[in-house]
Amino acid sequence: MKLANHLLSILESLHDAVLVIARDSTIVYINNAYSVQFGVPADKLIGRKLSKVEPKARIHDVLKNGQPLINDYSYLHSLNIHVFANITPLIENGELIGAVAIMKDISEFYALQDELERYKTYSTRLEEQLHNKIFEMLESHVPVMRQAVHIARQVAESEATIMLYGETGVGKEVFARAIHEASPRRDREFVAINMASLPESLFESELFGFEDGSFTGSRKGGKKGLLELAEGGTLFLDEIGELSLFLQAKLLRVLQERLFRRVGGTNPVPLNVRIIGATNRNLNKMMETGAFRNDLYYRLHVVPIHIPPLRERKPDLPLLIHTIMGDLSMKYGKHITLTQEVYEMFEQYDWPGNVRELGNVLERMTAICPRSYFVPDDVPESIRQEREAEKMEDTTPIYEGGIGLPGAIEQTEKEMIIEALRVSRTKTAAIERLGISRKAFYQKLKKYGLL
Ligand SMILES: Nc1ncnc2c1ncn2[C@@H]1O[C@H](COP(=O)(O)OP(=O)(O)OP(=O)(O)O)[C@@H](O)[C@H]1O
Repeated sequence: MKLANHLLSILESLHDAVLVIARDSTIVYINNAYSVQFGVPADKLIGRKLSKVEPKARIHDVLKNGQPLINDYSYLHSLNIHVFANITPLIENGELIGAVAIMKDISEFYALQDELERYKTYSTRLEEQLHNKIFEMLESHVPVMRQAVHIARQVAESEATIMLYGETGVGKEVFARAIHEASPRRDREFVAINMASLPESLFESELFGFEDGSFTGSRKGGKKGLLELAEGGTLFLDEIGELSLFLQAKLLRVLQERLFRRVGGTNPVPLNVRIIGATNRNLNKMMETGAFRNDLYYRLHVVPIHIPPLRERKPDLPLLIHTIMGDLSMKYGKHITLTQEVYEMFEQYDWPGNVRELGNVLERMTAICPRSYFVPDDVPESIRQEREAEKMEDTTPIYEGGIGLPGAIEQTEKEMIIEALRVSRTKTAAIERLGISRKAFYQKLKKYGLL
């Protein structure tokens, strides 16, 4: 078979579109695939100048500089399609006589890629909304709380160790979760460890895990510790102020070396977690008294966040009540509102147990309330008593006769002036005795009807 005789049939049988142009940009050939894929019959194109049909076609660059283009992307305006092309110069006897382009229509792929991009943007937006949701829970009208949330949002993206300070029930764990959800580690685990409830004897096996047969009764195959479970994620060390000095030293070593060993194991396991600590104790004071190690304090106290107690964020009560009642209405299938009087009782109460106490009180009230609104009788006694005690507080002025401090001052002043006048021979002497100006003296005589 003489290949040269069959060249045209070969070109016609290709599935890729082929375009050949002469050096002056005249289209000399398009194959069948070109006509079919791009919807252009050969007799409409052949003989025309490509520079007129598609002035920006990349094939012109090849004609200009004689260099081939491989897997070259371009958009064909005249056809509204995206293509990948291999474009080669045609050289005969060392002379450039034209160029050939073999093209693949990638419009469909392009449309899919477009769609994928749209979905990606959409899912990123949804993800952001989800991550913001937990921060939304921490919305506040109170500057100190807003400041705490602002810092948390700012450092969430980083790897910085965070130390959360606040009384029990203020929402330290909610903060820690919000930070984790807004961090690049959000797809990995958030592991919370309560240091107060971890017995000293179990500290190592719980945190570091253990190897098979490392101690009597240990599980077959060993067990991963919490540090390994948190791998790539966030480790929340709650109530860190409760750790004994002995365990503080153990924890410090792991944080310093960023390595640990399973109990009974020899291989070091790298620690890849972001640390968030929390306490309701004053670690500074504990450090001064030697109850908390300085080195551990400084390792944890990188970004301190102070969460205010509920009594210092009373303007947030309506928001918190709204969120909590929303959850409770789903849990109990009841939609209950607060009467103004109940709300005032809540406002006057100090909430020593903070948001946790508020949640518990509302849940107890919801569980037993037969109505669609709370009345003062639904409020627990301890909160009502505080209000009643406040109402009954004795408001009688301290000074006898009920005239209060201003009245008492005036009465003393008047008595002193009368006494000064009685013992002095002249008014000038009385003024001197009283140690006031002549003008003030006469003003006071007039005021007390002594003129
Ligand atoms: N902003 C909030 N909105 C709704 N519920 C909240 C909010 N903050 C905290 N809570 C709820 O209050 C309770 C206590 O929160 P959390 O456990 O985070 O407090 P904590 O400061 O970590 O307490 P502790 O010091 O006792 O560990 C939880 O049930 C939590 O869901």
